[in-house]
Formats: sequence, C-alpha cells, structure tokens
Amino acid sequence: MCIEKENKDFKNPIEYKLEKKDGNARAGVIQTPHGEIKTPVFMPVGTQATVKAMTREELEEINSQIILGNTYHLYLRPGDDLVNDFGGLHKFMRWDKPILTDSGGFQVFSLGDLRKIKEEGVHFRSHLDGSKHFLSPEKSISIQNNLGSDIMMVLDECPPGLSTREYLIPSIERTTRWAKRCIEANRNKDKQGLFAIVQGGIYEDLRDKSFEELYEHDYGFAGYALGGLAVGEPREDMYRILKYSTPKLPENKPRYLMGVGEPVDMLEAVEHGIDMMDCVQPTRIGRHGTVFTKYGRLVIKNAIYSRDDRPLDEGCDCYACKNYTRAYIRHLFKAGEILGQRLATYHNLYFLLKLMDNAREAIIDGRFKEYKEEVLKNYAMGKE
Ligand SMILES: CNc1nc2cc3nc[nH]c(=O)c3cc2[nH]1
Ligand SMILES: [Zn+2]
Repeated sequence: MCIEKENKDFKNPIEYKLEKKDGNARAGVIQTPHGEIKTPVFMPVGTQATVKAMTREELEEINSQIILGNTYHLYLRPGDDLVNDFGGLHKFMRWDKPILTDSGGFQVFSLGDLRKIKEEGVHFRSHLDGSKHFLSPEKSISIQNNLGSDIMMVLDECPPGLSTREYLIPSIERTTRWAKRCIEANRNKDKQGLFAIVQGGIYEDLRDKSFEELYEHDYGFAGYALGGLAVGEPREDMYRILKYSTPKLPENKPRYLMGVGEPVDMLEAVEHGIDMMDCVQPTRIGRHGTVFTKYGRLVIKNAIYSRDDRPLDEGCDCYACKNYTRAYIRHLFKAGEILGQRLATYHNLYFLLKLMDNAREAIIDGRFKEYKEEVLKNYAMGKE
C-alpha cells in the first residue's frame, strides 16, 4: 500500500493520470511541460541529439510522443554548456515534444573507460579521446538541467545482469544515497521531473529493499524506473522480476522499464503495468537490415528477398511499407545506400509505436490478454 507523501514546497512538473486498467496492464496519460504522453509508450533513443537517420518531421509522422537524449554523449560532445547556450536540447534539435534524459551512468559503465566507482561518483575516461572526467549525482543533475529535458533520471549504478547478492546490497545502498543527492541537487524543482531507478538484480527481496529505500523520498520523485534489467540476465528472470516488482510501484506515477524494445518483451512488460520503455535496438538493428514484422524478425539482405515484391511487413501502413518492396530495400542495403537504413529505421520505429498504441486500445477495450496472445502467436511463426 503506497501512502501518498507529497512535499508541499514544490509541485512535480510531471503528472500521471490512470485512465483504465485491464488486469495489471494500464492505459494512462503523462502530463509534461512539453505536452502529454499517452501510455503505454515506446521512446525512440536520440543519443547524440538525433534519433539516428530520422528527421523531426518523420518522428512526428510516426506519432513519436517522447524521445530520449543521452547525457554522457551530449556532455562529451557538443557539451551540455553549448546545448544550454542554444536554449537547451528542445531548441537545439528542434524537437518541441517531451524529452527524457538518462543520467549518463549507464553509458559510463558500458562505454567510458571506467576508472573507479567511488562514494562521491565515478571517474572515467572519454571513449572519444581518453580525456579524464568525473560524474557525480550533482554533476549529472547539472548536465540534465543544462539540457533542459522534461524527465531526468537519477545517477545510479546498474550492476551486471547476474551480480551476486554480496555485490548488489552495497551497490543498492550507494544508489539510494546517490538518488537522495540528486533530489537535493535538482534546483529546477518545478521545471523538470526526476525519476528514481529501482535496482536489486534478479532477487525479489533486494528489489523490495531498493524500492523501499527510494520510496522514503517519494516526494522528490515524479516517477519510478525498473533498472538493472535487460543486461544479460535470462529472459525468465527478467519476466519474474517484472511480474513481482511492477505492480508494487506507486499507482499514481509513471513506471518506466529501461532498455527494453523487443515486441514480445514489451507486451510482457505492459501486462505487468509498465507505462514507458526505451531501447536502441529498433534503430540499431534497422541500420543493419533487420526489421520487425507481424511474423517475427526479417533480415532483408537474405537472398530469398531479391525478387520479393511485398512490403517489409504486409500488415504495416508506414511510409516504407506503402511505397517500397523488399526487393528494392534489399538492393539498397546490398548497394550500401543510406536510404535503406533510413527506411528500415522508419519502419521499425513505426512498428513499435503502433504496437504500444494497439496495446493501449486493447487495454481500454478490456481485451489486452487476447491482444497479447494474438501478437505472440503470429510473431512466433517466424517470417514467411
Ligand atoms: C539495454 N538494456 C538496458 N539499458 C539500460 C539502461 C539503464 N540506465 C540506468 N540504469 C539501469 O539500471 C539501466 C538498465 C538498462 N538495461
Ligand atoms: Zn512499415
């Protein structure tokens, strides 16, 4: 039972309104300073102030409601101070809908040459030029303030997927201390929301520990993310934790699952009550010629498609599927033509945004279970 705890000295700029539940699946609306987001929602990742290969107009065309910016990358290049001088990320990249920025921690752990995790923060070397840098909770908030995102993430440690309890327990406790420091550092309390990140690996009791420690400061958080998943743990462990932890998150705030973007996993997450997801997969695999279809993934460079006059996905009404054949898009990839990467990216993003839109409709109509079963049955058939 989550008891409402509000700190009256500031209003969270992020408001969540639950519209309909169907089991634990939920449809809702998130109000942000840059407009509303209908959930469940997929968030395309725009790492370096661009969703790779997509223009802003194309992102609007496919009804993208919110995009992600990566703090680590933008801090290193072009610099959060430069972005701030141009009025923040919205103005710099001409995106006037909501933006969520991560804390930079995950990229430091996965990209930067991590020197050491200390109580005060992480020392690392840039993956660009090896220069030395330091990221603390306060520094992360300052960078995200400069970027002017609508939703900021706390600086946390995302332990490797199968970390032991002995490693996880002190890591969770430091992540909680860092989260508290982020609240204190978030000077624009009325301009940007701050999400907490629940850790705890694949252990239910450690998930409870992490959440309860963070919920102590619920007044400072506009939403809750489930971190520490999709980092190499077995799928059944991720599903078990999703089923256990998601329904325990506050009902009146957005719930964000970090790093998930495979159709089957997304519907599993929605079933347990997740509202928001992000993942680089759809854009990354798109650039390499793998696309999502109703009947599973399809690798367009495969010779079997050389004379295939069907669209990438026969059930899709996106620009790429309405105008081009598999044969043509395969040719573009074989010829190294950039348009191939653009069309595959466009389609993959459209596919996931549509999947979430259809899930939202199914929840509102009270038929989510049937919807999920239908999608999984077809997806498991493998591409025809
Ligand atoms: C691709 N999978 C994945 N991307 C993630 C990003 C994250 N950021 C902060 N904290 C996390 O725990 C975290 C977990 C993640 N899993
Ligand atoms: Zn399509």
